Amino acid sequence: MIQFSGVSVVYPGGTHALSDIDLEIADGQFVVVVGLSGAGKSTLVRTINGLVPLTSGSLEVGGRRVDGASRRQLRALRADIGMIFQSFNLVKRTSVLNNVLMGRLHSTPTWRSLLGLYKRSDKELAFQALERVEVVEKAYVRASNLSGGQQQRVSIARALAQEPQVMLADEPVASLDPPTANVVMRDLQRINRELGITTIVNLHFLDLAKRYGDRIIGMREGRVVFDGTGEEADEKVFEDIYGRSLTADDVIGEEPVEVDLDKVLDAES
Ligand SMILES: Nc1ncnc2c1ncn2[C@@H]1O[C@H](COP(=O)(O)OP(=O)(O)OP(=O)(O)O)[C@@H](O)[C@H]1O
Repeated sequence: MIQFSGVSVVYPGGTHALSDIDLEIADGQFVVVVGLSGAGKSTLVRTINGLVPLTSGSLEVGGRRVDGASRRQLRALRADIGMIFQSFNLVKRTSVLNNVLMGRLHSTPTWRSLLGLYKRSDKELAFQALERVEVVEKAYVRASNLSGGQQQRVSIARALAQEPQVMLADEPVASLDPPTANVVMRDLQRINRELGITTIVNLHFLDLAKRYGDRIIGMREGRVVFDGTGEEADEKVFEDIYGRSLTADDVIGEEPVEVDLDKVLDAES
């Protein structure tokens, strides 16, 4: 379980990014966080792995306290939390496999990783992760030669190779076209269902949030202003969260068609 109790974050310079957040996220939940730019979504997600320190309040992840954790404790916590970014954050000039193996770095001595001497069991884990997101045939391709959708799937595989308990995704589909965005969201949903990894995703697009989130958390000016199911989150709720009428920019506008994965990924590359 992830538990926020009275969490506030004030950045140097005085911006109140989070104000007195109380939240409980049960193990295995798929949570989507929505809100206008600047509402505090990224800050909320980044407190969970200690990337952003709390100004006040307390935060526990799987019974471990994040605030006040030592560097060593934070390293151990981060080993159990996978993270996916909008810009994929792959090392472009090396192979897909090497990128995924980086998910094993936390349990690999530096000298071994520098020499590329990963254990056989780590390589097996990396291949399993690539299989799970259906890009295993790209294992020896340079990451720079993949399409955006494929790169995001590799970054999901890298996170999976960590064998995480929690998966954080900060705007994971913001750089992808609508069909590919659906493919990636569906991957995240499938992984959440199959492996029971607690998943927290920041999303800009409200239709995607409704389609994939078991639970939607709406943020406005650093506070939680909605917490409910996708069904409960209707247009009126979203207008409350956004404080304005919805526009075409707020939806990705693509119905969840039965996508032929290979075609989409090929067309993109
Ligand atoms: N490192 C930082 N230093 C100072 N202020 C910051 C920092 N990071 C974020 N902020 C500010 O904190 C507030 C919340 O930002 P945050 O990135 O969490 O919002 P967001 O909802 O994720 O928005 P976006 O989708 O644009 O990233 C904003 O006003 C932002 O400008």
